[in-house]
Amino acid sequence: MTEPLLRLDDVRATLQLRGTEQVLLNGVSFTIEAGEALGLVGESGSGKSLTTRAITRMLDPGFRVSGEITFDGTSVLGMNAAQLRRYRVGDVGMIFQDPRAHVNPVHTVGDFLTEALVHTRGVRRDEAERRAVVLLDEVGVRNAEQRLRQYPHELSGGLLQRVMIASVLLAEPRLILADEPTTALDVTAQSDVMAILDEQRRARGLALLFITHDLELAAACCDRLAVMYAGEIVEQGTHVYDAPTHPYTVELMGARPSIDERHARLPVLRYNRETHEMLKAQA
Ligand SMILES: Nc1ncnc2c1ncn2[C@@H]1O[C@H](COP(=O)(O)OP(=O)(O)OP(=O)(O)O)[C@@H](O)[C@H]1O
Repeated sequence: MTEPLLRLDDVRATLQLRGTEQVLLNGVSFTIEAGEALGLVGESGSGKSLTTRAITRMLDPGFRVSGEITFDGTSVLGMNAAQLRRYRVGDVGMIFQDPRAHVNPVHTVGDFLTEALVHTRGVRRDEAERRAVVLLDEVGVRNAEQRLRQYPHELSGGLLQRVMIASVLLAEPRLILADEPTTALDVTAQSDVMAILDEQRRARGLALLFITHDLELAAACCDRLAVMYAGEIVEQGTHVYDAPTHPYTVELMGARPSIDERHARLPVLRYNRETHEMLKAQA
């Protein structure tokens, strides 16, 4: 059997807070095959973002991480500095909820898109700009050449998120980590941006870890779903959306916002820590 592109095996992340050990990721295990999309779903605070930070070894220094994370068979936790840089810059591309927080406001869109190609890959600036224009066009940014001269504040959130997608694709990664990439956008931009991400990653055969609190959206664009609660994966597989078995997933399904209410907060669920611990004790 071939090794999955990404494997998390019993990953545990703990932090000392006010003298006690807080377990924030507890035995997280999943795999993503090359070209496959996994949706990681759960409420705010369940540990989804911490999971992506563990995958890229970007957890704050106070965290203790155990278990195993492998990318294409290589231990991420065992990578040296040079391997880690190559992995973060070349193998994995990251798209975040708020694109504005991840661009330098005084750099043009063109500088942002071409910087890594020019400085880390030695691509000539004119060639890097040519590639950037092609990609902007592919992700639906019109007048791409003019856009390169603009600054982030001149672009709408939806347009800037497309620029983010283009910048990730320019680096030719094998895995995209998308952490709530559409949550901060208005409803129309949400579906456009999600459709572009989905289309482009399928066309290129890229794997995706899609982080969201929206089960319906995850089911629409992912091959498999994993549901997270309190730092643990409670259920995962291809059945999750159509036939959930875990009580938490069942309740999450019932509480999901309609398409017009994606900005709405989920109602408070009855499933809580007590229920969770009780179920685990019974299992
Ligand atoms: N650096 C940190 N120090 C202390 N606690 C942290 C730190 N980072 C995250 N946490 C806690 O870990 C838990 C999981 O956080 P995480 O950001 O992964 O949640 P999430 O599922 O991504 O939620 P959201 O959808 O709101 O981003 C939360 O209770 C959070 O407060």
